[in-house]
Amino acid sequence: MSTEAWSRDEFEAQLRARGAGYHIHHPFNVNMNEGLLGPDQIRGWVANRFYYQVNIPQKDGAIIANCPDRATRRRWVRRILDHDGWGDNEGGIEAWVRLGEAVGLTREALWSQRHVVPGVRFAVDAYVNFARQAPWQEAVCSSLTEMFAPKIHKDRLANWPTHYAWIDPDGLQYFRSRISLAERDVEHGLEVTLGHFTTRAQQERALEILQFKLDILWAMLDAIEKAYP
Ligand SMILES: O=C(O)c1cc(C(=O)O)c2c(n1)C(=O)C(=O)c1cc(C(=O)O)[nH]c1-2
Repeated sequence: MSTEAWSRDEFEAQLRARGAGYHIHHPFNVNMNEGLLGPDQIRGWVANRFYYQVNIPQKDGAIIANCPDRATRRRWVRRILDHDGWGDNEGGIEAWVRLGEAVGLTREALWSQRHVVPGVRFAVDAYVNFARQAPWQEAVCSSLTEMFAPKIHKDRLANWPTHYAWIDPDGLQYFRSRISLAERDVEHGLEVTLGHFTTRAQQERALEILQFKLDILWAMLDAIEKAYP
């Protein structure tokens, strides 16, 4: 195997190629996208994914806590505000609660986390723990699954209104809001990753980290699929 470092472009292409393992291809997501899920399955997914949503700001707070670079922190902190909101902006977590209400879950049912299954809890906790313990550049790299997220949000916006007419389309605002935010996040995440992982061994390490995060998302859907057959 060659030990020569990939060029920046080739390294980025290698990272993007890992999209083949994104949870967009998981059977549960494929079924969701094709309109094959029943209300209980959609509700189960929304209630379980809420655990991911509420943990993202803590994950991003952990990255900031480990990062001595002020310029990076100034940009990274926006991610916390995106989800928690600020001032009159309610933020992404509240938008997810509105999605929950649109599919027939109560605010209380979401916040109680009583529907969160063990596999989802373990997977999300593994992500937060990684961000707490790894060098901050590695934790940044693990967020790069967001490279593949705009397409998954766009698919939902395109397909849910026809397949799931029982869901109020106003509830889909979370997905709409994430498209541009994910693109902005990825620009920064790639800047850090392409600049930090420069030797071939480091670049291979970055691919392993991205795979670890892909596996977290995949494992979440495995657990959800099993809980809501
Ligand atoms: O709906 C999805 O499939 C999906 C996937 C991901 C992702 O790829 O990690 C994120 C999101 N949504 C999302 O909404 C979000 O805010 C987000 C933040 C992050 C991250 O790792 O920091 N990933 C994701």
